Amino acid sequence: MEKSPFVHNRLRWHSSLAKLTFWSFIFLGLILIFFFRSPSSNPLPQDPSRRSLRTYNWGGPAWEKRVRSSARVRSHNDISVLVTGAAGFVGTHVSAALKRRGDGVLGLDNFNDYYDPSLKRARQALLERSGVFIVEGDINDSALLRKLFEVVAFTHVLHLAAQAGVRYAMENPGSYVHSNIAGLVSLLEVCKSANPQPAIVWASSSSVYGLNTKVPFSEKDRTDQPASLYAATKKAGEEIAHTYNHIYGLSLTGLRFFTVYGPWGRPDMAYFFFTRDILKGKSIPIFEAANHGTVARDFTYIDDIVKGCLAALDTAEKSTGSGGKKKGPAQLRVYNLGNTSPVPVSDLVSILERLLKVNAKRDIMKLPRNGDVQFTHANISLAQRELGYKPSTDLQAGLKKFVRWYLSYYNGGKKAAG
Ligand SMILES: O=C(O)[C@H]1O[C@H](OP(=O)(O)OP(=O)(O)OC[C@H]2O[C@@H](n3ccc(=O)[nH]c3=O)[C@H](O)[C@@H]2O)[C@H](O)[C@@H](O)[C@@H]1O
Repeated sequence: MEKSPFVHNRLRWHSSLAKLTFWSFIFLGLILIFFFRSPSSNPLPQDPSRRSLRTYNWGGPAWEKRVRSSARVRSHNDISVLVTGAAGFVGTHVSAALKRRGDGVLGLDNFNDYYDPSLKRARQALLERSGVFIVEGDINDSALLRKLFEVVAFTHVLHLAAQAGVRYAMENPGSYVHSNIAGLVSLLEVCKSANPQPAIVWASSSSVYGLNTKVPFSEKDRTDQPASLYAATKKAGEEIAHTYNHIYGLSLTGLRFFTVYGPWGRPDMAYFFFTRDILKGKSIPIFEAANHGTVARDFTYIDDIVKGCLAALDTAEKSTGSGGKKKGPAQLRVYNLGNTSPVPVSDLVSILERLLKVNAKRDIMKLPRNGDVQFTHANISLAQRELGYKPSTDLQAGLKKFVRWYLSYYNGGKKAAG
């Protein structure tokens, strides 16, 4: 029997509808897959590599007034310092010390969330009470930096803003390049064009000694075998400092800090999270080198580091350039700021156990190959000679002060540490 044209058309229509529905589903599916997988559809505001995209509010007469007042010199020292990373551990302590002796101090910090930002806010509140204003902004923001130099003729910059931590570099390498290289260059560019040019003291790191085996580490030793990207960016910073000193006559002093610890410290550092986890009854990973080799650090107490920073600022000579042009050779220095007595990490844990009156659950594991070095040990004779640097706090005494602060800050362990 022959099908009527109507039946034929209806069949054709049905099959086209089925095809259309089929392809619509496929298309819709593809759109959904694209939507959920595309990074741009999910901007991940918590992703640290995107932290730089944050915008900050600055400027205006009230803001400028606060900047000026914070940077006003109140001593005969005639020093006015821009402290980058002022809400950080070392930045807070040095800013407070500078303010105490009457120097002008202005802070700058981007308050990123590498570790609990509420700790940075608490440090900010502390500085605020002593008259130090922290401008919120990133060192990569050249317009902001230029504005700050327009408002205040800083005599010095203490550059401490950085992406710290040796192990985190495997997780977020971009943040190290962003802060420790691009940020440093952005800052030096503005400093070189400032009139007058400031003298710059900045934080390098003991990690530049990398895989060196000769101890103690001296400033004369090689620094060309870094064990982490963090160390490599600090080493790059030292070379960048050389370039800006050579071309533009900027006075530059790099300070190689050795595992700084103390009250208001960084929660990503071992002594800090060991304390938190011992109190919580959680096990703590203690690294050990091959063949049960000891892992040790030249732990340096914050007050000693503060003295070293002040001495570096006080002995820094003026930059020689102006208007972006070099007028003559300028000072270029590098110093170790350590404690000169390395302590095994297992001894650090024993001290904490005694201070906290809690036994640690020790989880001994192999030293990871993600940036850690087996030991550090500073030769500080150069800093001793030229800065009068003389560390005076041993690990036992320093940890005692840290633990006292920790227990009061975290309310006897009731408030959770980040
Ligand atoms: O001196 C420096 O230049 C560096 O000091 C520290 O780096 P690090 O010495 O590795 O400090 P921690 O991460 O606190 O580690 C201290 C010691 O504990 C050990 N550790 C760390 C973490 C862990 O889970 N277990 C453990 O045994 C490490 O191997 C190291 O020997 C800082 O984190 C860096 O920002 C700084 O630049």
